[in-house]
Amino acid sequence: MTQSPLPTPTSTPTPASDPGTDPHLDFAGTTPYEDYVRAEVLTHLQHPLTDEPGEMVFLVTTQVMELWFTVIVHEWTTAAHALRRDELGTALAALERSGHELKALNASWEPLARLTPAEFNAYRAALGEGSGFQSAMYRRMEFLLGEKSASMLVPHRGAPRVHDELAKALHEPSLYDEALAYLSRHGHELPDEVLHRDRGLPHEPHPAVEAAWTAVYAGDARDGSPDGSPDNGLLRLGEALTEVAELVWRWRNDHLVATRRAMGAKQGTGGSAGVAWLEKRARRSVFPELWTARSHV
Ligand code: HEM
Ligand SMILES: N[C@@H](CC(=O)c1ccccc1NC=O)C(=O)O
Repeated sequence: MTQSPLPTPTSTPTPASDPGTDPHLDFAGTTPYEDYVRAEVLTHLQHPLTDEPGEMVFLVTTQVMELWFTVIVHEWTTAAHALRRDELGTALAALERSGHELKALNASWEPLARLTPAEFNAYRAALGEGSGFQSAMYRRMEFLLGEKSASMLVPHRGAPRVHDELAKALHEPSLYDEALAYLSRHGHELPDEVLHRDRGLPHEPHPAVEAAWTAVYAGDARDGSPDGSPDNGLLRLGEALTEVAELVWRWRNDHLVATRRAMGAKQGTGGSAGVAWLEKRARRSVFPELWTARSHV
């Protein structure tokens, strides 16, 4: 069989592109896509510590989760500011978006959820004392949930920008603080110790908050909506926050189970007891009165 001669460049001129239907190919500098997405930066931030083929997905999953944490912090901050301005629609839209984002975040456990101890051990030692415990953006999420803790700033003392952002977030009202202030401005009286609490301390469950949510869930609308109607704004706020709480709990639980599979009861690289410590953390209730109120409706 005779080989057909390779076409010379001149024998196959590039067909003229039709400017009306074909994508643009010529850009003076970087593409507008790159200018917006910064994909070149993003895809050159992966620096595995070993040659183990399985380390890349561990690193990238962690980076992907950091990006989702960043988006979720943005949504909850938007929601908190909107509540403060009495713009419930804007707050609900941001909270509902965050629900979809939390589901995408939780789905990203999939590649790590079934690591065996031997697979994880292949690169675990290279992680040294590194641990997700040191994630500043995760702490921002917890602070917005009302889970404040000044000691969580300590690991970031060596990184002034991160430390300052976290210190600011520690003393700002949380998303839950703003939701409770909104409740109090819309017919549900709450005491000063709830509304003017020390923002740097964690939110503690309070019977007056439970009573307020109980009234909301009983359909006892006092914010101008028709009694008990399903479009009661406060009920929608309660349900949007409950969805967030459940999905955060699911993230913690998926993390716990992945950890149990990958390393059993070994001590964590962050210095904690590992699984036993994560179990305790996963038992914490997010927006506690939104759960306990349900027993009284
Ligand atoms: C199989 C993979 C993983 C294992 C075995 C694991 C293990 C652990 C352990 C043992 C801790 C407790 C602290 C310590 O002593 O280190 C911890 C904390 C933590 N990890 Fe992971 N982790 C894994 C994946 C991830 C990923 C992908 C993220 C995403 C960023 C992450 C984020 C966190 C966070 C935020 C904490 C602190 C939790 C808290 O303060 O309550 N982990 N992890
Ligand atoms: N804490 C894990 C290590 C780990 O998972 C990790 C290490 C560095 C950066 C992120 C991590 N993810 C969660 O802790 C361990 O004890 O093996």
